[in-house]
Formats: sequence, C-alpha cells, structure tokens
Amino acid sequence: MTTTDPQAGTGTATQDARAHRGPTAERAFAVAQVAAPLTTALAMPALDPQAQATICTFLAAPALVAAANAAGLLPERLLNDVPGGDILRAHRRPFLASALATGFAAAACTLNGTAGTDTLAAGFMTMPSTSGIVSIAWWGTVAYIASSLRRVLTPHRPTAPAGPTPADDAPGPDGELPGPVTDIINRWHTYISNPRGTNPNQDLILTGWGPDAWTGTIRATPGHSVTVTTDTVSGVYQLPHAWITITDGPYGSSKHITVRTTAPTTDEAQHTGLQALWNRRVARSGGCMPGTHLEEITPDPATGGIAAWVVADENTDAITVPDQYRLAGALYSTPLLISIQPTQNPRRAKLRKMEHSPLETGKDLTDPSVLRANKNGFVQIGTGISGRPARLQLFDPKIGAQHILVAGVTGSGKGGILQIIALAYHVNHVAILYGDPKGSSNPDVAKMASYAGTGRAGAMGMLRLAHAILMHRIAQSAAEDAKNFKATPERPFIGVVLDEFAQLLSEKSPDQEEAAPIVAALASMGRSMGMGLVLCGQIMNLDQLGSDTSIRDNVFYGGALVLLRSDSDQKNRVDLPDAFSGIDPSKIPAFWRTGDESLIYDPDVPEDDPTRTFGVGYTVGPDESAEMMRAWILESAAGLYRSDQIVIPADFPGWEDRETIAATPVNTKKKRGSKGATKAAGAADDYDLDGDGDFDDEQTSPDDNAASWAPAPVTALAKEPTAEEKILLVLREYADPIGEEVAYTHIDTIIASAGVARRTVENRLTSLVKSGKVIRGAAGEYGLPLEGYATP
Ligand SMILES: Nc1ncnc2c1ncn2[C@@H]1O[C@H](COP(=O)(O)OP(=O)(O)OP(=O)(O)O)[C@@H](O)[C@H]1O
Repeated sequence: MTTTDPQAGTGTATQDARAHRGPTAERAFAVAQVAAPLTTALAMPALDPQAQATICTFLAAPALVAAANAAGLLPERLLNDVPGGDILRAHRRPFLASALATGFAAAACTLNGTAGTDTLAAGFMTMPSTSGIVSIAWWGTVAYIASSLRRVLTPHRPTAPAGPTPADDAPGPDGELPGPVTDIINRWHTYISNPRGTNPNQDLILTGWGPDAWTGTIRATPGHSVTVTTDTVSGVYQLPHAWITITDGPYGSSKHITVRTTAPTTDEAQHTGLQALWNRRVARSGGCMPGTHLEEITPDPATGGIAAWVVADENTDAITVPDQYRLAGALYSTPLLISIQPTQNPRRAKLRKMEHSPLETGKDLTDPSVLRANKNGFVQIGTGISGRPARLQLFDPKIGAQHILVAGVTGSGKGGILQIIALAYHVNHVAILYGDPKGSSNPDVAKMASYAGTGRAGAMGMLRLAHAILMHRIAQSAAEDAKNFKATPERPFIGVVLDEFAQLLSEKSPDQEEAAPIVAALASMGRSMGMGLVLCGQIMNLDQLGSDTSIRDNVFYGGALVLLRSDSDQKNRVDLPDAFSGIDPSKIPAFWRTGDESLIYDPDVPEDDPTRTFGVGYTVGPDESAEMMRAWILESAAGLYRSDQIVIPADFPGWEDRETIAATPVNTKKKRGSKGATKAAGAADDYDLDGDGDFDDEQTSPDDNAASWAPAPVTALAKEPTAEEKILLVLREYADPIGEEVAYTHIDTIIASAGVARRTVENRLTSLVKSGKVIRGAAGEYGLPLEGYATP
C-alpha cells in the first residue's frame, strides 16, 4: 500500500482523493462507487419484493460506514489498521455521495418499480417538474462521484523520472496530487512494494513532500521487519545514495524515510553525508551504536567540523558509548578527531566529527587570574573539545577541601597538571605542602609550597608534617565543637600534593607502612579539616595506592579524577561514573598525527615531526560529564606566582618545629589482627594515627608511640564572651580584692563597662540573681556573693 498521510503531511498535497493503494484495488473501489447508483437503479425493478428488501437491508451497512467516514467518526487508528482504510480516508466525500445516490435509487425503485427507474434516469426531460429536479439531483451526484474519482479511474500514464520538483506542480484546489508525488508513489509501488517488487508489501505512506525532499513511513505487514535499504531507494529513484536516510520508525514493522530530491549545499552535504554514514555504518545492527540516530546536525565552529546529538531510537533503552577507536573507523576519521560524550540523559550523547582538534595547539596560560576559583571552589585547568572549560573543584564552601587524583603514564603531562593545580592553590590562597619523591620534578611547585620535601625521605617528611597538622586540626575542631571547616587567613585550606605516590605507597616501598596510613587518614579526614589531597601517579592500582581502598575511593569519590593518557585498564580500576563510559585513555595517542601515513617510505619527504599530546585527557568530577580536554599550556609557572604571598598554615602551633616533625616518624602500628588492605572506608581507624598509642578499642603500651609527634593539648580559640560572662567580668573587676565583703556596683556602671544593652543587662542580672551567681544590694546595685555564701 502506498499513500500520503494527511495527518502527518508536511508537504503541499491536500487531503481528498489522495490514497494510492495499489492502483488496481483503488480503481476497483472507484468504479464500484460510480456504478453502484446506476446498477441499483437498473436492477431493483427487476427483483421480487423480498430480494429488494434484502438488498435495501444490505445497503444500510456501506451507507452507515460512508456516513461515519465522511463525518470523521472512524478512528484514525482503525483506518490505519484495516486493509483499505487509507482508501476510505481518501474517498470520504465521493463514497458518501455514492452511498446517498445508491440508497436513493434503491428506495425510489423499490417503492415505484420501473417508474422509479424512469424518474431517476429520464425525469430531467420533463423539466420543469418535481421528478425533473429529483432526476437532475441524482445524475448530478453520480457525475460528482465520477469527477472526484477521475484521476483514479483514468489509466496511469508514466511520468517523468523524479527530480527537483517544479513549483507549478503544487496540488490543485480540488486536492489533485502533484505529478512528482504521484511519481514517488507509483515508483514505490511498481518497483518496491508490489508482489513482484524488491520488497513486497512494504508500503510507503508519504508524510511530507516539498521541492527539495520528501519524507515518509515505510510499513511492512504486521510482525515483519522493513527491509527496504537506501541502496534500493537510490536505484528506484535514481538519486545519490547519500541523499537517502532510513531510520527506525515508531514501531517494529515501520521505518522513517527521508529522500532529498535536489543536491544539498556544501554544509548540507556534509550533514546528510554524516547522517547517511551514521545509518549505514554506525547505527546498523552489528554497528558500534545500533539503534541510534543523529539529530540537530550542526556546524561546530570550535572544530571546523560537525556536532550532533546521538539519540536512542524508540526501541533502544539507553545509549552505550562505544570504543572511540571503532567509532572513528566507522566514520572514516581518526580517534583524535572524533568525540562522543555521554550526558546525564541516557538517551542522548554529544557527537563531534572534527576537521581539526582545538586541543592540538592548546591554550596558553598567561594570566594566573584565570585560575581564580568561583564561589564554589571550581577552577578551570584547561579547555574541552567543545570549548567548555575543563574544571576541577579545589574546595567546597560547604563540605571542605576536595581531593584530586591525577593519573597518566610517563610524559602524559601529570607534572604539568600538578603545576597548574599548585598555581591555582597559590592564586586562591591555599597553603601548599608538596612532596616529590623523585626530587626536583617541579621546581616551581616547590617554590610555591609553604613546605616542600623532595626525595623519598623529604616527601615522607612532608606527609608527617601534614599528619601533624591534621591531628592538630581534628583536636582543635573537637575543642571548638566546630562542624564545618571555615577557611580564614590564619587557618587556610591546605593542599597536600604528593607526586609519584607509588614511590611511598606501593607495596614495594619501604615507606609504605608509615606513608599509607597517613595518606589514608588525610583521604578520609582531610576534607572536613580543610586539607585536600592531590595524588599524582601512573596507575590507580590498589597495590600502588597503599593497598588501601579507602585511599583510592576517598580521593576519587571525595573529589575528582584527571585521567591522562594511560593504559586501558585504568578506567576499570575505579568505579567511574556513567558519564565516563566509553572513554579509553589508552587510545589517546602520544602524538598528534591525524593525516594518513604513506605506505612507501620516501627519503625525500622530510619527516613530519609530530607534536606531543601532553595534558590531553579527561577531568571527571563526581557529577560532571567527561569531555576530552587539554590542560593549559604552561611549561613553567615562573613569574606567575608571588614569592611574598606564599600562604602558610598559621593555625598550626608546631609550624616553627616543622623540620623536627618532618624528621619524626609517625607511629602507624597496625591493630593486632587488622587487615588494613581490605577495609574500604575509614581505614585510618586501623592505625594509631593520633600517636597516643590508643586504637580506640584497645590499650597498648605507651612505649609503642614513644617517638611519635603528638598534638599538644588544645585550648579553644578565644570566643566573644556572652552578655552574662561580660557582666560577671565587670562585677569581678569591682569585687573586694581580699574577698571580705560584698562590693556592689551600680547597674549603670555595669552597662557602661560591659558594653551591653540595658535591657539585656537587666534580664541577665535577674536570671543571675535567681541562680545565686549575683546578689542584689541597694536600689540598682549588684555584687558577687562571697565564697561559701549560700543563696536561699
Ligand atoms: N601543561 C603543560 N604545558 C606545557 N608543557 C607541558 C605541560 N604538561 C607537560 N608538558 C611538557 O611535557 C613534558 C612531560 O610532561 P610531564 O613531566 O608533566 O609528564 P609526566 O606525566 O609528569 O611524566 P613523568 O611521570 O615521567 O614525570 C614536560 O617536561 C613538559 O615539557
């Protein structure tokens, strides 16, 4: 069946007489509509009364259907589903007219016999007369039916091949189909859907037609799949392959088709080319993203290429992001020029097919103020492919410092990222503690740090100092009953930056026993104490991370991950958010090489020296989506930081003794029977980290921690005294120094000395007198009771 769909039509065809079921069936129906009134008028008088009554009864059914159809009472769904429903829809008016004329003939001839036939057939000759008017009306109706259906009744003449649609082919006011539409429909039927066509019974419902394109729905018989291919359509309509797009339809046995009939502009050619390539190579079953299609294909100024939404088809639940390498191959591109980025919406992902990657040259960091954090502690460490800032959160005003894990193979640019993070700390007045077991990897970071320990021993010393500060802050916050960490100039956020963490944390490191519990404590408790941990290393393997899942999980889940070029297993080592799916950091090549390599080596062609991809990777915070980015290009931070503005953690009373603290090992003896490596969170509890020799639930010998640094007893920071405390202070000031008699002070003096509002002083004095802490003297005078004085 081939038809136009009046509901969905976007073209210019009108509604009537537009159905083009297989021409034979429709023509037969049209002939029946014209013939029915004539045959009834001729045949009825010859029948006996019983036969006439039977025929009249049978005629009631089509009459009812015709009336309901003309009144629009038949549901669209029914018309879509019943065989010939599309013909009924298109023949609404002629079918009703035919039913009326037939019914009238049946009634006239049944009642009047041959006279009735004569009246209808020849009554117009007796004009002027009633029978003449009746006859003219009846013949007029028959003529209207024939005229409405004349296009269906006249045999089809082949039309010119499909091509650009001339403007004067728009449908006529009587609903006639324009030539190209008829041609589309007839060709489909002749070569594709008819029983001897390429795809029998796979009918076309034309939903839109215009001068440049037509659209439709291909419907197979229920339960069967549509198998019409773009190749078939291209051959039948003699149009280039790339102009035809077939995508999944609203249900199993249907597909959408869009066919361009004129050559696309260069941009459009690129877009339709991508669309066609997508459908042919990527969305096909067995392709790397089956059950998807592209929407909103648009030029992408940042890359000179195209961006589009990848959208899941009706029958696809969610988009599964494929291996970028495979996708690049399917789209005849290279991995560096293809980007696919999942979004929070499981049915949509962003696709970029680039002409050039904006990451290839990167962006220079010349002004350190771009690293200033926004009010939520986010800083831009580079730029994504789309031009979007690649961001990291250094600290959160509500929940404290944020941890960061930087992972990548050697030369991937970890050191560069670390330098940018350190500069961001500096710009945002965060104190830096820097440990570099390799020694002098990043001289500028060492210079920005308030404390830098290089070499393995130096880095270990930095961790001990960080641990001491952490312990102090924990004790301080307990004494102050503080809930959230609030940074102040005296008590700043601290960034604890440890490069090449495996040197201290791997199972093979002689320092692991001491370093791992410290890092675990910083990972689990540092956030709320304003201490962010930045760990930088080559792989996120557990054995490289202190064999303690709490380090990896707290650092990653409590903050963010910067994943640079790495081995492909990196992404499996931590449970990355869905936004990260499909990303394979091992597919970031070491060099930019986007052109084709030559098969035969030509010594005369100078080597095209590749440039490195350092700093290219993904930043993923817990709720950000992973877009390929490149860190700022910053070979050296020299000149961008101020040596006179290095922030130190001034709240730490042991700062002057930092070298001694750094040289004093921390007692990290494990709990007896503890299996630190298997504890997922709060692993610091497994160690005697506060150095008091107490494992919370176990008593150990005080000798165990003889050499450890332990926080000094903490006094709460001075707080503004309350009104009551101020009043008592004043009274104490005026009290008898030898305490022999009660010294009374007038309320005016108390108010002036305490600096508290009169009303508050009066209220507080009343309650102080009630509680016996103050005694009332003569009018308006108050004093402190003598020691041993008992209030009533
Ligand atoms: N953001 C950057 N801007 C400019 N140059 C960079 C940047 N990142 C890295 N580089 C260059 O790439 C080189 C290698 O980078 P880097 O030392 O940071 O790699 P790495 O991953 O730390 O390697 P390794 O693990 O061996 O220390 C650097 O010496 C520097 O020249």
